[in-house]
Amino acid sequence: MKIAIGSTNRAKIEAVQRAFSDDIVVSVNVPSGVNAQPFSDEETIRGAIQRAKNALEKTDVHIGIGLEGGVMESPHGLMLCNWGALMSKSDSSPIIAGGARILLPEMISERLRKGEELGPIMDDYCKRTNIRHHEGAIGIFTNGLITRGEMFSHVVLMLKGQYMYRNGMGT
Ligand SMILES: O=P(O)(O)OP(=O)(O)OP(=O)(O)OC[C@H]1O[C@@H](n2cnc3c(O)ncnc32)[C@H](O)[C@@H]1O
Ligand SMILES: [Mg+2]
Repeated sequence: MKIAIGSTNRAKIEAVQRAFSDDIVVSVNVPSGVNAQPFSDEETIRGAIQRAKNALEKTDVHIGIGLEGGVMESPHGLMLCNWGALMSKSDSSPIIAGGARILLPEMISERLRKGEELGPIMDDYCKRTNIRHHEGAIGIFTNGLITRGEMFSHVVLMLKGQYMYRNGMGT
């Protein structure tokens, strides 16, 4: 099978390659149709679905996958949230799956609420570059135990498994 991931982010591409190791994975830069920094589950899901649809339309593949990172307000503070969507040629409705979530430290959340994006905030906070392509915020704040790639791998496996179940495929 041929699969397109609607992002050029390294952590996202590797997550799809890991889950679809027997298939051909291509990456394509597509718009998410939502804010660069989604601020709710709903906006993050919409971004993931748009990326999956756009990836499927833009390339000659069987499956388009969108992975989107966002944040959401909760009674406990601002949380990281992550969503994935899968669109296939044979189905009109997307499959979705959510990723692990953790609370962000208040000093990070304050900057997000003022309108900064998490990617640059994390680089500034850690005095490094491109953290979002590597372990991500989740990797930093879990002391490296769960990286952004691992978190997205889990999401992609939940997408793949639901796709297999829906299409009556064996394991
Ligand atoms: O190239 P794309 O696919 O857009 O990859 P991205 O790293 O920008 O990822 P998202 O658009 O899905 O994430 C939305 C914003 O949140 C940031 N972000 C999300 N999760 C992150 C993480 O774990 N570590 C660092 N930044 C993160 C990201 O940099 C964006 O500013
Ligand atoms: Mg982005």
